[in-house]
Amino acid sequence: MSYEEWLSSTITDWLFFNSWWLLLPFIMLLVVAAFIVAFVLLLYMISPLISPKPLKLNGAHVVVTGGSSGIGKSIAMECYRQGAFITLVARDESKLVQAKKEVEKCAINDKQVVLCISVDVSKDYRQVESVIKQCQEKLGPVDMLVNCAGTSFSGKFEEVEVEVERFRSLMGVNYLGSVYPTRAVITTMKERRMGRIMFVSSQAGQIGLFGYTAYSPSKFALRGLAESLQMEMKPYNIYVTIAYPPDTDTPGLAEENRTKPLETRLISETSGVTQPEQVAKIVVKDAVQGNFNSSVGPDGYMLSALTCGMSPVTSITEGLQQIVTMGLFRTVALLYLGSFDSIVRRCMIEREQSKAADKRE
Ligand SMILES: NC(=O)C1=CN([C@@H]2O[C@H](COP(=O)(O)OP(=O)(O)OC[C@H]3O[C@@H](n4cnc5c(N)ncnc54)[C@H](OP(=O)(O)O)[C@@H]3O)[C@@H](O)[C@H]2O)C=CC1
Ligand SMILES: CCCCCCCCCCCCCCCC(=O)[C@@H](N)CO
Repeated sequence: MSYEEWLSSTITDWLFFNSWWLLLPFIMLLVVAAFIVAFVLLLYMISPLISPKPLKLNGAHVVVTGGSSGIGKSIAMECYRQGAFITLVARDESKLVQAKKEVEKCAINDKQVVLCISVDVSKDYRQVESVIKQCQEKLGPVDMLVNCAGTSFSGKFEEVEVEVERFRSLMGVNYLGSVYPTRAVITTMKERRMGRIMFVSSQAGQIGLFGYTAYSPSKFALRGLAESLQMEMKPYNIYVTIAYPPDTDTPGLAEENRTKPLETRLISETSGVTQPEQVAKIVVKDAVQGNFNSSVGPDGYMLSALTCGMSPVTSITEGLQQIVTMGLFRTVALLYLGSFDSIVRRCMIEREQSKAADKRE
């Protein structure tokens, strides 16, 4: 037997008589697992590099548009409790004065100040710019801007009560009313290389629902604004947060409920009604930490993971959770969508039946 023959027979024997290769899939699995673990560990090691430094609210100047009522007022109170100086912006002066008193009750030191400014944030940019200038002269540069001024409306797309003008007005208040104040504070923030901008969108800014043909688009628009602005502002250490609250117990919701179609009410009940204080706690914490996304409640969490798209991440955990949960949440979402469709169909059938009954009488 030549050396070559001996070698090849030894190799074949070895391969056939030792069935180590049966273990090959397991070895490969182990290698892949080791790679994944190493990758995750590496991600966690670099995570301090992608997470922003928290903003100190103590002594900071926070401007809250829509600060005289509901969610905005609760956000102002939450910031005041952490030592901030507050400017409340809204139109109605008497509501502003009343809210100022309530916010002042949350003081933690006697240096804190609450300033009120009456202006329509959606009408004239120059006017918004000039009031922002005024408040900066009194309380110093704005450290955090909370865009919470907004209104909601629900009704069927073609119903007479939904005057066509409503589409323009909601886009005006909810979208442009967030653009103008942001534009007015951004130059100073860029110069100072610091700041926080919060946009208050809504769960109806993550999914379009029956009854929200005028409202939802104005809240979706904020997402596009927030994402684009964040990419521009990141090198300047300015962090953008977009909040997606569910139905929240406020005067605004009470007003909206007066025209709310049955379908909208039944669908919205899925994620329940939250208290404004609860919403405020969560969104302020997220803005302080510089998180891009801020959601409230378990449905809010699922919706945000599901609709994350190309939005920025501010922690490794967030990114990993999105990767792992997306398929599962899509499955849950399809079940929800099915039940929403059946609500809409049931309401339609019931309406037609009662109409037919009315005719017979
Ligand atoms: N409540 C809810 O269920 C949810 C609300 N949201 C959003 O949160 C935000 C606040 O809602 P909520 O607290 O319920 O609303 P409220 O109606 O209770 O408060 C709205 C605030 O915005 C001010 N505002 C409205 N229009 C203007 C304007 N053109 N210029 C300046 N200020 C204005 C109001 O004061 P004034 O009228 O005196 O100007 C008031 O201070 C809104 O953007 C809403 O879409 C999101 C999800 C759920
Ligand atoms: C995995 C998928 C989970 C899906 C959960 C879906 C839950 C849908 C509920 C939507 C509620 C919309 C609230 C709008 C609040 C609002 O902005 C107005 N009330 C303003 O006044």
